[in-house]
Amino acid sequence: MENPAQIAELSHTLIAAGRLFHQRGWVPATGGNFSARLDTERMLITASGCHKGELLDADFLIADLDGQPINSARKASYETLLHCQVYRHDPAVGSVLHTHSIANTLLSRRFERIHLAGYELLKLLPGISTHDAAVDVPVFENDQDIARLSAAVDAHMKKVPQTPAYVIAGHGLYAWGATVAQARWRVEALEFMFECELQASRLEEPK
Ligand SMILES: CSCCC(=O)C(=O)COP(=O)(O)O
Ligand SMILES: [Zn+2]
Repeated sequence: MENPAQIAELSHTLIAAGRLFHQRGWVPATGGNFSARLDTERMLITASGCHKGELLDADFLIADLDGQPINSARKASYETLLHCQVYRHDPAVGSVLHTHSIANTLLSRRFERIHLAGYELLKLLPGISTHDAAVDVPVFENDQDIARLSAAVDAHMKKVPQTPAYVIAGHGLYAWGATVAQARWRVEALEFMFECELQASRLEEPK
């Protein structure tokens, strides 16, 4: 059963996240996609091809967790199955956000995993309560076959259930949280730490 107040609130928080991410340069052009869980079987997700800094209420549709739109003529995000995978993996996830930043794009072209250690902002990630911690954010090879890519992500997350986020090489970050706000904070924390890693690697380059 649809709850118009719930849908309006979730779409407004996702619209605000999109504006912020676009101001930061993390969702250029039509890159990125956002979703929020509605219940155990459905999510609200951005339609494919929208500018994520200029989202309107009409740019969202409801889809089931197989990625099938419900009562909508609009096409859901091309990457909908990646959102479905996270919601199916963890019933506590309430929102999934995907960004295309310079830092996540460049780091993921260079490394098979992005090692983050000693950052205060690690405390935004699940299960971490001190800066004296380390996390490897896995990097998956990009694939235009999203069903195959989501199966690869799922196989990894079954082996490493505490995976806090992941990056697709040369493409972008997927992060999530219990609420849209928590997913947004995690994107902000991860993008900050990625930017630090990128700038540090430039400092280390021989002149
Ligand atoms: C033009 S960006 C390429 C597609 C992509 O990576 C993305 O995040 C946006 O796809 P969507 O279908 O969700 O608009
Ligand atoms: Zn993308």
